[in-house]
Formats: sequence, structure tokens, C-alpha cells
Amino acid sequence: MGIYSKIKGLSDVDVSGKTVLLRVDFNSPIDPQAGVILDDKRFREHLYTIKALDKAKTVIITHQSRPGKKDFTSLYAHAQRLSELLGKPVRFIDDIFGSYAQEFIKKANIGDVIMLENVRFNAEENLKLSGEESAKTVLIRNLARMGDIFINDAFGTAHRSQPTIVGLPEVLPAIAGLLMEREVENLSRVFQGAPRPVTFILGGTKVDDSIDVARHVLLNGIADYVLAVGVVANIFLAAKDFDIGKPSMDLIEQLGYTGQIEIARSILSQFNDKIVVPEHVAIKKDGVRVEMHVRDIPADCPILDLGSEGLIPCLDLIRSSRTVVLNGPAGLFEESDYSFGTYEIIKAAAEAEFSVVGGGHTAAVIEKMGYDSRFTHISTGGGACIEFLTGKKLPAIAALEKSSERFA
Ligand SMILES: Nc1ncnc2c1ncn2[C@@H]1O[C@H](COP(=O)(O)OP(=O)(O)O)[C@@H](O)[C@H]1O
Ligand SMILES: O=C(OP(=O)(O)O)[C@H](O)COP(=O)(O)O
Repeated sequence: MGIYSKIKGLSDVDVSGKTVLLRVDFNSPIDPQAGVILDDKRFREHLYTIKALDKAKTVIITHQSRPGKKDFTSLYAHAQRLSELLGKPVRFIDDIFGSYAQEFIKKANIGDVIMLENVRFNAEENLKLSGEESAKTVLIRNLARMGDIFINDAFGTAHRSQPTIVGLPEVLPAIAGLLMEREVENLSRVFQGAPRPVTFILGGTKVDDSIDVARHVLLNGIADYVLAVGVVANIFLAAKDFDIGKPSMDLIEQLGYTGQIEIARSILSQFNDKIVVPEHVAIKKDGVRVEMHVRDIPADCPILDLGSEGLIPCLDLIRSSRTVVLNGPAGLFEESDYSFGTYEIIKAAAEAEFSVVGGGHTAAVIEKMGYDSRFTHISTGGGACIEFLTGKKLPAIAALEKSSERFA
């Protein structure tokens, strides 16, 4: 696998007749009330691996969202969608490792595809643990009894040191799936040859990941500039002592990111001239979009998008960059009144010589716009993609390398 030659893939191992535990990342935008999957890009990207396992018994392990979020659901609809795309039945088991799951898998036939329940329903999967710690969990000890080999295809979750990602390779021979291989190869190529200046555009809601990446890429000279949009921008605006209004502060608190404001302040004190934070925004006032400077925001109105004047410094920066890494939307794009900033940023980013996109929501908008082919690479990972591009060795990759050595 290119620079990750220590990792084995499907071309190195014959899985015929084996029971494969396949970790994928089907975490997708869904309508939790209707139980409808709104975007199935990740399903389509994993199909190559699943189809390549037709001579094995395939047990799919995946998650949807996190505890506490509205879209933290059961995976019944996921199994149905996979079955439609695969063109064959996918048996959903509403169990993770109990006796029902164990028995069902034992009795299944070669060629069968079985999907287990949302693995994050098991509390241990939500812990940040090392491989050794993970191997001792009840979850991993029981899952390991159900398979002969572990295949990790979940690039989108490769940055999480969680039991199924780092623990299963400790206890079973583990290889990378085809999507994992493709992501690592494509992103390595882009990363190694990225022409300067390099700008990271960080938006959406995963503020802790984004702030960490911003600091890392600026400290290590990987990026020349960081452009903050979406909720990430709101954190930087608050760090600059703007009063961003109660609803935007409430959202930050609700997401558990209040402490990130102080961290953003310290990054700004070091890299003020490298971080662009648009100060002209769009708010919702009496149900309609109103644009204004952030210093004029009424206390009870949420910031939901970039303002048109705020877009100007963003476009200037993007157009002067030869490499653009885009992760996270610039606003509440699901509401058409607040999709303007996200759409304009995407159009500009698509023009860059090297353009890499991460993040499920961001990729979905790009697909909807029909802009897919204009980007150099659209990753199935959000946080995983940007962390990979910072040069960090992702826990999933390290675990696969270790497993290759151990089970050589
Ligand atoms: N200013 C904002 N206020 C509220 N939500 C926002 C704002 N900006 C972006 N968002 C939301 O961010 C979400 C996507 O964030 P995230 O999951 O981090 O993106 P990705 O999946 O692309 O990594 C979208 O649902 C979008 O509505
Ligand atoms: O969708 C994911 O991350 P992403 O939105 O950063 O791409 C992965 O499934 C990881 O999910 P997590 O960020 O809840 O650990």
C-alpha cells in the first residue's frame, strides 16, 4: 500500500471460506424521525470491498452518530439501503455480540452479508482507548469470537482510537479494505505533492477536531493559512471578543465546545495573520436572513451563514491558494436561505490546482451541486481526512501495521 507498505490488503490474503469482521463507516446524514438515509455516498464507496468478499461470510460492524445526538439510531435502515445497493439480502441483527448474534453468524452461509446493530450502542465503543486496553474490553473479546479475520475499511473513523478500530487488530489478523487503501493512497499523493500556498478551510460543527487541526497545520508549516467558517468561525469570533449572540453561544455550549474558545484565543495570539475569520455574517431575524457585521448582532439572533461581504476575504484567500483542503460547511446549508456561503466556497475551492474535500455533509453538498469531478479527491472521511493531511499517523493505520507484524 504505497508508503504504508507494512499494511496488508485484500490482494495479500485469501479470505475464501472465512468469517470476516468488516468495520465500515456507514455514519450518514439521516432524517431520524422518518428513519431515512439522506445521503448514501459512504455506502456506495464501501460496495467494492463488500463485493470482493463474496466467497466469505461477511459480518458488518458500523456506527451511526454518537450518544446524545438526534441521529444516534438503530441500523435497520442502513441494512436495507445496503441491500438495495448490493442487490442481495443483508440480514440485520439488532444485537452486537449476544448469543443471538453469535448463533446467527455460526449458522450463516458463505456469501451471506450480516449487519450488526450500531456498535456505539455498546458504551465501550465510545471510549478512547489504546489497542491493548481495547483488547481487554468485553466488546472486543466477544466480537473476536465471531470472526477469523478483521478488515478495516472505515477510513472515516480511522482517527478514532476506539475499540473496534484499534482493539480488533490486536486480537485478530487484520488487513485494510479497498476503500481504506484507496483513501490512504490518494491522500498521500495529494499531501506529498501539495503546491503552496496551502489553505485549510475548516467549517461545520466538529469544533474540537478543527481547532486541533488548525493549530497542528500552522505550527508545523503544513498550511499557510486557515479559513474558519461555520460554527468553527463562531468560536474564533467569540475568541476575538465579539458578542456572537445568545443562540450561537448556546449552540457552542450544547455541543460541549465552550472550552474551545480559550484554545482558539491562544492560537490567534500566535497565528493571527494566518487565520482568516469572516466578520460579516448572516443571521436569522424574525424568520428571515439579514446580513450584518458581527459587532451589530442582536442578542437573540443566531449566526447561520457567511454574509456576502464576509465572502470577499474568503474568495480572495481561496483564489490565491494553489492547494485547498475543505472540511465542513460554512453555514446551515440545509435551509436554502443559509446555503449561500457554503455554495460559494465550494465553487471557489473547486478551481484550486489541488483540492481535497473531507466531511460527509460537505461531500453531499458537492455531489448535489454536480461538482464532484472538479475536485482532486473527495474523501469519505471528514476528521480522518484532515488529520491524515496534517501528517499524523491515524490510530487505525497504526493498528493495522501492528497487526501485520504480529500475525505475519
Ligand atoms: N453557523 C451554523 N449554525 C448551525 N449549524 C451550522 C452552522 N454552520 C454549519 N452548520 C452545520 O454543520 C453541519 C455539518 O457539520 P460537520 O458534521 O462538521 O460537517 P462534515 O460532515 O462535512 O464534516 C451541518 O448540519 C450544518 O447545518
Ligand atoms: O462521520 C464521521 O466523522 P466526520 O463527520 O468527521 O467524517 C465518522 O463516522 C466519525 O464519527 P465521530 O466524529 O462521531 O467519531
